[in-house]
Amino acid sequence: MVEQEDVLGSEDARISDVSEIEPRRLRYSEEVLPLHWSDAVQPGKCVRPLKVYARIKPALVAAASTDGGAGAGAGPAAGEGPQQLLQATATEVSQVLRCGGNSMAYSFTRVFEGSDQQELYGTAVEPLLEELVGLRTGSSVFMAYGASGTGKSYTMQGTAAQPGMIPRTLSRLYQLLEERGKGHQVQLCFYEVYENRVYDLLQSARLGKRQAQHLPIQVLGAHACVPGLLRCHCTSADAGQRLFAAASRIRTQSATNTNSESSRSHAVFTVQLLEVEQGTVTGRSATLSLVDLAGAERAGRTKNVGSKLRESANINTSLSVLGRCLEALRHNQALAARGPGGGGAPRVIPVRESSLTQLFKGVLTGQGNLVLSVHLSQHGDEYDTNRHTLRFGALASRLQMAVAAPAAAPPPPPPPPAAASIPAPASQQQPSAGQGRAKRQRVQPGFEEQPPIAEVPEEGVEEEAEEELQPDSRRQQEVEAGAAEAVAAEEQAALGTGGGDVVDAALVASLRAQVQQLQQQLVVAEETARAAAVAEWEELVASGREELEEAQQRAEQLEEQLAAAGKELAAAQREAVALRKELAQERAASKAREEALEVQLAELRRAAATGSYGQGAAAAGQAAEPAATVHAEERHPDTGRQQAAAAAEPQAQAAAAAADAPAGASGRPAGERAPLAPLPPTSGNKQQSGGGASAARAGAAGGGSGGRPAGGRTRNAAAAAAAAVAAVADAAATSGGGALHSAGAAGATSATGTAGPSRQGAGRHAGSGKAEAAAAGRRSKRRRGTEDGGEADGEAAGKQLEEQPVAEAGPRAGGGGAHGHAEAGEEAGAVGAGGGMATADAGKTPVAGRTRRKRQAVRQR
Ligand SMILES: Nc1ncnc2c1ncn2[C@@H]1O[C@H](COP(=O)(O)OP(=O)(O)OP(=O)(O)O)[C@@H](O)[C@H]1O
Repeated sequence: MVEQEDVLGSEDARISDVSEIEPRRLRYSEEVLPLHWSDAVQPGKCVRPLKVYARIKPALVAAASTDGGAGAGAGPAAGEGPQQLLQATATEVSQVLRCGGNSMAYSFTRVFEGSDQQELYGTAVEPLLEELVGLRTGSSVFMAYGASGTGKSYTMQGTAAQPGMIPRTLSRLYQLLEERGKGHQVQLCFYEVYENRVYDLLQSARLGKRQAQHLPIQVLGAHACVPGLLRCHCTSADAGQRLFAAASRIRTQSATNTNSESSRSHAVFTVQLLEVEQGTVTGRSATLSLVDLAGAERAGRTKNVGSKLRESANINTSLSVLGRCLEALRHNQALAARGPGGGGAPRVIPVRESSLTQLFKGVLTGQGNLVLSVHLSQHGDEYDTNRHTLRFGALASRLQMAVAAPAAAPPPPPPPPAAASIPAPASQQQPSAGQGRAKRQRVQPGFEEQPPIAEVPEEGVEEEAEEELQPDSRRQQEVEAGAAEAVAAEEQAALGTGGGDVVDAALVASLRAQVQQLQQQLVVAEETARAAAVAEWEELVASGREELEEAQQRAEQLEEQLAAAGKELAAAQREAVALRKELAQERAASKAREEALEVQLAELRRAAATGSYGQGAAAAGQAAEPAATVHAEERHPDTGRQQAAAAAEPQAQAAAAAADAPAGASGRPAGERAPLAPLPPTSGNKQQSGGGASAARAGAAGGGSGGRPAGGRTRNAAAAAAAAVAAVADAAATSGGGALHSAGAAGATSATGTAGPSRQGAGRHAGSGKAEAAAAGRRSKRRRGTEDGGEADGEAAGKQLEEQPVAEAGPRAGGGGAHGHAEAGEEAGAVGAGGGMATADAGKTPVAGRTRRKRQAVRQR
């Protein structure tokens, strides 16, 4: 609620001291100067975008002001804090959408929050005032638009502590005029558009009560005039402030559910500046109109009934026409921008559909300077109205305005013949001489009656005026004349029905009064019903539009999500196809491996059965190669195969040669250590896989070259065969590291001398090498499930190794014998087998753990 007491002071609404406010008896040439005119006819127009400012009423004020309204419950629920429905940056307002999650952003020339008025005034209004004073723009209009209770009146009128745009304009106007130092006259007008009719607030302030008679609007081409409107010649800011304050009290206001002092009309305060040279008005003038629009209301929310509902319907209708005017203007401007052949026809801008738009025909057709401030609220109930206001602002900000400096007015026309005067309709006629006298008696001192506009000669204006104004007035006159005739006929009939009988005049009068009363009630009921229907319809349309827009946004979001999901699905399908392919390959490889292993196993069994251990070992070595290679390839397709093959090749050859050769054929004496196989690279599992295969073969080679009994059927060879079988199985079932581990262990069973070169710690590792060799033999035995000589030899080899390396490695390592037996055996085996890179930890890694589990699984199978 605007604190009017503060603004207006404690004075009565009637203006008591009007010494400085001189109502002007204007000359004709001045009278025809339009109040709101168009710059369309002016040369040298400049086109600029329409500026739209947004102002957000603070959340706490929003809650408090609605709580104070007549209808309780409009504010937030108990315990509920103020909600931040709108987020603002310097030039953008985002509204969090009700449908959840997202928000819509709208751009403005500038966004203001809080209660400070100077910032908005300095940014939005003062530039317009400067243009007025410099007579640079013929017509400027600053309009405050927004839902009821969002702070339009606060902005335009303000409080004592925070004066609004109008008081600030008045204060600054006279300063600027003084600075300019040229001759001028300032005329002020203040009127309201209530229920689509114009009422003069200055005249009402002068009379001390709301003027009953409304004024006509004359549209002359692109200009709008309000004949009969009081223009006060005002010479100081103080006088202007008093005038404004007194007239503001007269403005129609009442409490509603949304605002305890809601304006029920659009208020227009106009400053007109006339250029004066050598004491004469030149005819050049400019106007600045500051408009406080009534707030749009939702009937469902305000719960208005009766006259308030009618007021509300009128407000909404005029605002909706205003919106449609801007829409049509936008359409026409877009069409013009596309150029000839752009498609579509220009729309008629529906300015005639309401008084408000008629008054501002100039700016609503894009001629003149229109600036808007749109008002929003953080109150929880304002979602829909905020949405509507934001969309209105967004539409307006896409418009262009053609602005020009005012030109000299045309020379005054000669006085017209008496017959040319326009008869005013009965409802708008000026008071008769008698009435005028009676009225003049009530007029405040200092005011003079305006000459009735109908008496003002207006050549060249008549046709326009007839066209623009008269149809309605004439119809009204006709209706009134018809009604008078009907009453006369009725009276005549009443008098006649008695056939000369005496008529009870009192009865007739009372009946007539009843009829009139009923007619009035009927009219009121009709208007109320129409207003209610219109309000309901408009509300439905507005909410339907907004719901549609929200649904469209939601649909867009869902479409985006759908597209993203489609992409993900396609990627997943591609991946599934690739995986299926890989699986098929893996199955095929695994089958081939199994088959190869079966063959090798059969060969080994055959060899074991026939006693050709050397060959069996060689075969095992060969068997290990593809298995290990395949394994490495599966795990590391790029490098595993090559490395495994490279590592396996010489070892396999050596194994085959050794197995076939008789003891000592290697050229070394019995008991001499076989040379270590070259060490394969040691940088990861893939090398280890290759190393595992090598180890298996080296194990076989070691078995063959151990230099034991001639004929190649040594116990070591048998052990090597058994270990090779184990290695084959391991290579097939385990990872590269595991293959190394087991194959290395197999190597340890035969390469008795290999523990030696491991230098330090070899002695202590050798023992465990032996143990592992024995274990490999046992594993081999278990796997094959046979009791052939090879197994026995394997165990025997293990036992033999338990004795041998200590003797061989002990002297080098300086003893250490059984120390570190269990774990180091693996290392010794690995080193001895030529895997080379294995460390004592190799068998302890998580890979080895997995390997063991896998082995167990293989065994179970
Ligand atoms: N920016 C603001 N800072 C502080 N108070 C505000 C602000 N805006 C509005 N108010 C307060 O909110 C209440 C309603 O504001 P106001 O009467 O100006 O709304 P309105 O838009 O003119 O409503 P209506 O269209 O119904 O006339 C008033 O008490 C006013 O003082």
